[in-house]
Amino acid sequence: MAAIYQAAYRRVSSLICRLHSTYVRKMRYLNELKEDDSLCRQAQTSGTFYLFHNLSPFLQKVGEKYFVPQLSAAEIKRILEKFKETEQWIEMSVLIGCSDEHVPRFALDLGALEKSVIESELKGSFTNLQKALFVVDGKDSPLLASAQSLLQWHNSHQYCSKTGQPTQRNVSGSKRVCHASGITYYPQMSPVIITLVSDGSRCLLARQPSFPQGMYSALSGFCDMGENVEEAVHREVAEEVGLEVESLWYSSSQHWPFPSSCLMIACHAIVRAQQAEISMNKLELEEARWFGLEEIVEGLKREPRSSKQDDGSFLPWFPPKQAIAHQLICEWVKQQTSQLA
Ligand SMILES: NC(=O)c1ccc[n+]([C@@H]2O[C@H](COP(=O)([O-])OP(=O)(O)OC[C@H]3O[C@@H](n4cnc5c(N)ncnc54)[C@H](O)[C@@H]3O)[C@@H](O)[C@H]2O)c1
Ligand SMILES: [Mg+2]
Repeated sequence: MAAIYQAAYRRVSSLICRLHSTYVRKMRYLNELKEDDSLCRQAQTSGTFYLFHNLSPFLQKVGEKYFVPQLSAAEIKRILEKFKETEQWIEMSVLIGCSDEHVPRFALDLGALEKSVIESELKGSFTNLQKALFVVDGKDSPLLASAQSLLQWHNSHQYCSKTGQPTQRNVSGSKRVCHASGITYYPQMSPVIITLVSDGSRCLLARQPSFPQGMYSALSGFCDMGENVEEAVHREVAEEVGLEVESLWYSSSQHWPFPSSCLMIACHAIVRAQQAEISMNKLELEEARWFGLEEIVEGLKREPRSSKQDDGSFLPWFPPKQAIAHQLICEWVKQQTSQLA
């Protein structure tokens, strides 16, 4: 019996090892592409491309499903020829990843070319990122979000903030340099905490005035300079709803492209049930209130479309599964249900 277990263990370990080495090799290759301009230039000729137009990704619709097509360098050249443009455009692409087989992936914004011509040529449409993220397959949305964020960062870092001189990018697009000052700029993300506050039996959700009607989410806020995650959670909860966090724990994180490249750091926090009276900051929030388990479970089932009632009011619904707020809410439901069992 022990021999069978040992053989199974060896098989699982060797499988893990093989998986691991695929991952390690892929990351090393990507790192080489980032650093080595000539290798990356060569990779552009064999890579695949995600297209954008003024930061809106190109999607194709088949039946009810949306796909994010990967175009070859030859297809990109064919489109550029239609516009009598040279293939030098390809150099404006940014590296966003590669397949397990080391086929590099790039994102390219053709915003300066006529949108409708590209759309009819490739039989699809450039779609606002806010919509695109929620209609494409779950595995594609992080890729679209990071590609768009990197393109957006290049758009807004064309000049050195010290000298005002133009900055030059490397081939992969992983950095920009000002040759006058010697300053190297790297793509930036802003750390944001998102916290689901609970008093043990209820959780606190809030609405910002900009949210779609009926939608409630967990509390969120940008980290201040010099602050750690714990301090940011304590401060944001105090600022936005006037409560003092007693304990907190990390859940997970997510890159979020709105308004521009946030690193969302998701936490659960506990406040004392005896000191759970909300004092809402009206400058930031429109509403903040406690929700019981049953109301949360019902809200998770509700579609935004079905939340409107006959009298014009809206029943609560929560962010979709692509948003980390959704994951925090589901985790809280799980904790509560296991406590009740
Ligand atoms: N993925 C999710 O589940 C999820 C859920 C909630 C919020 N979010 C994101 O978190 C972000 C921050 O949340 P919030 O609006 O509650 O933050 P917040 O409570 O800190 O308030 C926003 C305000 O903070 C100021 N601010 C400070 N630093 C900033 C910076 N680096 N960039 C922009 N503004 C800055 C601005 O005045 C801004 O209006 C939002 O942009 C939102 O898109 C994501
Ligand atoms: Mg906030």
